[in-house]
Amino acid sequence: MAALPPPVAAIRLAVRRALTRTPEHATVLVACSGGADSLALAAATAFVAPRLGRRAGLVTVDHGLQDGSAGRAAAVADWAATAGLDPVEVTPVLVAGRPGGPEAAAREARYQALVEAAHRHAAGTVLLGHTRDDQAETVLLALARGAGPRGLAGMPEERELAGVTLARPLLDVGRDQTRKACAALGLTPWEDPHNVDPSYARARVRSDVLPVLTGALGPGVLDNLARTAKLIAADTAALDALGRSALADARTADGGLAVPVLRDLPAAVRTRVLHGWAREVGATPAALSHRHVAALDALVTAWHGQGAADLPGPVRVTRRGDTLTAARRPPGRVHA
Ligand SMILES: Nc1ncnc2c1ncn2[C@@H]1O[C@H](COP(=O)(O)OP(=O)(O)OP(=O)(O)O)[C@@H](O)[C@H]1O
Repeated sequence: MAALPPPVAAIRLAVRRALTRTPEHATVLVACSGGADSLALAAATAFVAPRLGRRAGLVTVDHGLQDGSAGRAAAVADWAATAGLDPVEVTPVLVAGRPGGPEAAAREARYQALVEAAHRHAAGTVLLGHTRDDQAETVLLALARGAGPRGLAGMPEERELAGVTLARPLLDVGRDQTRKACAALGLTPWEDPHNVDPSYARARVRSDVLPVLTGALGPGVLDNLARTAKLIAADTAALDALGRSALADARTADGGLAVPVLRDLPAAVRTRVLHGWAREVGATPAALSHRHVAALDALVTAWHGQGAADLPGPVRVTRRGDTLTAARRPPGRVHA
């Protein structure tokens, strides 16, 4: 018997690890664009899932943004059925009319469609094909825009969306491996034109930045960036847990915050408490910036009788004695 090509073995192992975290007899769906990453993921899942007693299907989303997208989706679905995946679904989505740029709108439509497909098929988990290279790109982009630790933590291995677990089994697998695995299995991946379109920052990082970095610093850079994300993710999760427990300690009976509990906390924990509480009292999460949290923090650590801190929502936070209290802000005032 011919030896299993190492990239195929590595991807199957990564999928096996992810599937063993799902309940026995569970249904999982692979989100597959037909690109090398998710095609290699789907092929590995088709092989591993039945051997672990899991049922594996595939969903391919047709964004309708490029000529031939319906044909691409149909070809992926045809292949999936021959690979033994079941159920197999092509899901068309409407991207136009959603908020944000075209990339963000397509992503939002895609995740919504994936979650709805999971609900339809009683699948608790959707597998995504993001690789170590995608993670390295994410970390670099986050670093460049000053995203802070939450951005530098990169994409999580697992996250929950509307009751569905989105899992990324290939975060430790290189993109070169998924291409090699497809070639070894005789699969021809679809080449997404967006991946090489220089109007996308991620495509420029992929084509211009990473080759320079690996050329100058060695091929280990990709692993190191992805490992950095993992380390920061673990630290961030620990600080988030401390923040949640400190918030529970600091919350007063009437929903305010007790300043004496906050004062001596490390800044990284205190700002998390303030951020979490601000959301609880109605501040709009997407508009809540580090400036707003800094204004709340000043009410605790740089108190000199200053006025209220205004948050998007609109919410006004006032310090009375040793307590922070929140109220709906009177309409008609523009906040700083
Ligand atoms: N049209 C789609 N239908 C279903 N899943 C998709 C689709 N597009 C992307 N995905 C999922 O999201 C993951 C990330 O996609 P993205 O386009 O950001 O990265 P990529 O590196 O180009 O991935 P791929 O090589 O698999 O297309 C994919 O691996 C796949 O799991």
